[in-house]
Amino acid sequence: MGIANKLRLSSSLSRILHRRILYSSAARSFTTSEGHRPTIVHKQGLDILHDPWFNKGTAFTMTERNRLDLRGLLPPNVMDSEQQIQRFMTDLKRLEEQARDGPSDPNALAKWRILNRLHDRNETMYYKVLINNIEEYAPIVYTPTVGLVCQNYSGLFRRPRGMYFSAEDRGEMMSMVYNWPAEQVDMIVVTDGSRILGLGDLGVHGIGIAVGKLDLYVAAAGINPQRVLPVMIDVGTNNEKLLKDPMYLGLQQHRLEDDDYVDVIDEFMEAVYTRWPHVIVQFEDFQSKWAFKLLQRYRCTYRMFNDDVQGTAGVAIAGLLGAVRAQGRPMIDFPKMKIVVAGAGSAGIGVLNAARKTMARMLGNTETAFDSAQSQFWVVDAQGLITERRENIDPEAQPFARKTKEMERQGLKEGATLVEVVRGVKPDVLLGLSAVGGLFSKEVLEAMKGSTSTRPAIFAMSNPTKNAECTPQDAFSILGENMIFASGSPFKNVEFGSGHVGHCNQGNNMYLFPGIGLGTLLSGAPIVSDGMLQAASECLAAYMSEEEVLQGIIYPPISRIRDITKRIAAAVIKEAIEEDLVEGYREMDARELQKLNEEELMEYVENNMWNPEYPTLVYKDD
Ligand SMILES: NC(=O)C1=CN([C@@H]2O[C@H](COP(=O)(O)OP(=O)(O)OC[C@H]3O[C@@H](n4cnc5c(N)ncnc54)[C@H](O)[C@@H]3O)[C@@H](O)[C@H]2O)C=CC1
Ligand SMILES: CC(=O)C(=O)O
Ligand SMILES: [Mg+2]
Repeated sequence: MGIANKLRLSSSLSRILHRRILYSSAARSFTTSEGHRPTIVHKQGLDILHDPWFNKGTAFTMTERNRLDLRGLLPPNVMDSEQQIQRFMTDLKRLEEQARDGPSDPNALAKWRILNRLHDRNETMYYKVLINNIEEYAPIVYTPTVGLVCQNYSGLFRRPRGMYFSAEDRGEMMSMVYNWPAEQVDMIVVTDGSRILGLGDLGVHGIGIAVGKLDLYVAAAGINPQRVLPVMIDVGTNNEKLLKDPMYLGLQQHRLEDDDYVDVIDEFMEAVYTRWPHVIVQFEDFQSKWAFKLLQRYRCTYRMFNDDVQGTAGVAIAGLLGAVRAQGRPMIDFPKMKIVVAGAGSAGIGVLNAARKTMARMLGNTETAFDSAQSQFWVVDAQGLITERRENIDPEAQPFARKTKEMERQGLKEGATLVEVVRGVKPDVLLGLSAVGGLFSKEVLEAMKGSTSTRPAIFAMSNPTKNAECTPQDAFSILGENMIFASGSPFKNVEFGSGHVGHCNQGNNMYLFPGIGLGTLLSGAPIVSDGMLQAASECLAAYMSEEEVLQGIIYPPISRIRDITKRIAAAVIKEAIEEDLVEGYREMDARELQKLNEEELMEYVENNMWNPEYPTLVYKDD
């Protein structure tokens, strides 16, 4: 951290102390827009935003935000009431369009609004509805509908949820974190909005993805909803449409770059870890160029992980091992799989690194094992097949660049198209993390018919639905019912008649991140190690029975997400114990934790999962 930043932080700290002394009274005064008469407000922070009489939403001025402890609780763009009404009316009128252009369920956004209103009114009831109907409502609070929500966020924004830190808040964050009402926060999901699902840069509106991920933390992992915090770091946007949109809620400037960007993220990390030293921070939907750099920067100092790089990798590995078992082969045959990956961004590279590591481990972790593992992958990005001839190659993709000579033997060259690569390689698996809907065209799927596998697998993992590389209908109709299929967003199974079903698995990091977070929290580990991530992935891979995988079911149905999450959390804790990383959680200290057997460990996890039951607020004293 630069000296200037340190100075800003210390001035911000003295401001906190100053504020606690000066403003200890709950009542404070500010001037109303009509009449300039001072109004006494007996509330501050979220209480004002939740009070319909005092609330002005995005129209609170910066002075009001500062004086009323509102800073960070609203998106940064201050609007006037005319703009607010315009935003509201546009949203009202947009309803009809959304019914036409939305995801396959035309009522998805209407359902999201109803659920969101319940979330605002009664959190316990909201999570009870979500948990009891997770199959039906995960696609509403999470992918695909959450993508549509982020795209329409300026209209949907009502009551703020979570915190907003912006480039304008440099030097202020250490004091702003105290505007959040919860004394304890266990889990933060943070985004900078630069790559929301496959929808690109949505700027401040990307907060929706952090909210959606945390809904799953509560529903699947039983993290207490009072202790979760969605965060948006608004460093600007490079989305030209948003930069010109008068209704955009974020900073209307281009994204900060280089040290300016890193300084903001550093300041945010220092602020949240100062107030909540045990919090776990999940980085979500950062564009690739920052996803890897920030992961390297923080992973050895903070309890954090990147869901798109590490969570996705674990889920993909579990699915790939399932695809091996579905062929009636043992998992140890994984290093023989030929895998073509379309997409070399944060998700694609994350999967490639983890798959190579898993293969190398299975082959004995020698140098030859590593080389042999490396040769099982062919990577195609927007410019085609990546080979050593590629100019200005991304350093993260460099290790997967194929040798020219080898490729010549397969009739392939630098920049070869996906269909050429599939024809030349005849892979066992075609895995898409490209964010390009329909990339696995009829031609590509036809080429997959040449696969040397007895059960070829298609992983169309991009989100939301319209960005999926292909639909299960397309894949099964071309490759037949024997094929294995997984997609990032949910699709319905394909019926072939006479009781035959093409199973559509949901290959989404939602099967891992809640368990990784819960396991880390309950172990007290100060970092999220590679071993803990690997344990999570192996637990997911082993969850499906032999009978299920032979039917092509390689991931659990979402109705079992709470059970699988509990097991993953236990596996993560067990690994943390083996690596001597545990520091304990609440009354369970490290030594006690180390003594638990498998059954007791599961019980410990289960007992620490929040359930949506009304607490007793008043005891009868007669
Ligand atoms: N199912 C899951 O659990 C997850 C899915 N994803 C999805 O993965 C997608 C990609 O995410 P990131 O890697 O972060 O994005 P990114 O933007 O960093 O990477 C996209 C990659 O796709 C490549 N690409 C673009 N057009 C292509 C084409 N025509 N053919 C082949 N490659 C092409 C780009 O060159 C780039 O390498 C998104 O849609 C996201 O929703 C991401 C994380 C988890
Ligand atoms: C699922 C997820 O994290 C993504 O699509 O980015
Ligand atoms: Mg993501």
